[in-house]
Amino acid sequence: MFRTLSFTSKPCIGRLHVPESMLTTVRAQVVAAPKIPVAFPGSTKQCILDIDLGVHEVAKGNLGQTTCPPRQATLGNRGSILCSSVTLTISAGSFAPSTLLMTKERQKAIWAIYVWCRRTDELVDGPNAGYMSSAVLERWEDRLEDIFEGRPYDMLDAALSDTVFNFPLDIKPFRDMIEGMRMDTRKSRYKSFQELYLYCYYVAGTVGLMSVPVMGIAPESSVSAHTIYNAALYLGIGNQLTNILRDVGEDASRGRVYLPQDELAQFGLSDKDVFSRKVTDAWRDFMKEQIIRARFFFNLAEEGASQLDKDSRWPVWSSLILYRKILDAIEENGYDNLTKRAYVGRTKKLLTLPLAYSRALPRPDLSHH
Ligand SMILES: CC(C)=CCC/C(C)=C/CC/C(C)=C/CC/C(C)=C/[C@@H]1[C@@H](COP(=O)(O)OP(=O)(O)O)[C@]1(C)CC/C=C(\C)CC/C=C(\C)CCC=C(C)C
Repeated sequence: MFRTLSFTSKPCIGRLHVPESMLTTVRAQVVAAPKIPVAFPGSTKQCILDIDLGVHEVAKGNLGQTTCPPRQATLGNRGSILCSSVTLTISAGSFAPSTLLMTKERQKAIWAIYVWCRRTDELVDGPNAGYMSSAVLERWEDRLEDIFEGRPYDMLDAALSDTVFNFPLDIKPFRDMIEGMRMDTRKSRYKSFQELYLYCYYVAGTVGLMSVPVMGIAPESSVSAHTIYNAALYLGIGNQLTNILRDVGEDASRGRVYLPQDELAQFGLSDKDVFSRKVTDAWRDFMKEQIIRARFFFNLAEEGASQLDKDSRWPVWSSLILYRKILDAIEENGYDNLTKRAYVGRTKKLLTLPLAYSRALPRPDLSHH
């Protein structure tokens, strides 16, 4: 019944897709689990994976494994070998190369936080989102407490436990991100920007707060830590607002509108206009205002970015410049984010790296900011 297959995955985070040609036999979906070696994004590791094809069902809420629809296989530790000699390439978005100036310890820590955030997001947005319930989120939160108390459940949790041991991380933003996922499952409309801001804080501002203790503050910085944490929070908010503006059409197809309802109304717009997908003058005017607001948050973040430890600034500037370019791309699409998804091409993305590098260089006037 079991065959040995050998394949190379597309870059992914702990999830491997068997090439189409093998789909006749099995679609293997490997979700991060204890047997995946902890590797830094971008690195390529040979590893042996045990895939148990027989597992189609795992108790709901058991986050250590994954629940698979039929014809998908779960990576487990049960023994039946389907695939071996898999090349696992882990990548973590375009910011990964720019972390190279950071110490190995810091790189690993950012990666551990990234993986935890990604897994948290996948609970509501990933392939197993259908199994989401308040019990799942409670269990995930208990597991977070265990991570912080040095009792990791799997290798990926262990990477975060290690990070908690090495850096002064506060559990609050992690808990708050879970709260954001809770909010996302309960709510599909936001009355005002105040409500939307809270959501953005939960799911993205928190990422900034988690990252600063790892990235470190420049010893020569004369700005208060409070100001720097605020800037980190604003970068997360700006990123999330940008994601929202980029994905309006996509979110609408899932019945979700992450736009302030009162502001839509001020422009004579409503959900109906979002679902009808017609880019009118009113829509364009509304979008212009939303883009101005997202840029405002990026401007607020800029100053903090220059106060971080010098080796940590590059990835932060990369993220800032890249997300700004997404806003530019929405404008270039004539504000059509209802039928189009603004896209920053590979070359443009790569070009952000040297630009971000130059912005990250130490500036003589740092202490006067
Ligand atoms: C260097 C750097 C950018 C470090 C952060 C790395 C990190 C830990 C990222 C975690 C991101 C993540 C998976 C969050 C889960 C929730 C989520 C999906 C949020 C959205 C991210 C974008 O993800 P993506 O584009 O992959 O989403 P889609 O697949 O397109 O749906 C968010 C928009 C949030 C991203 C927020 C940040 C990257 C915050 C960055 C802030 C800092 C690193 C602090 C910088 C410090 C100062 C002082 C400015």
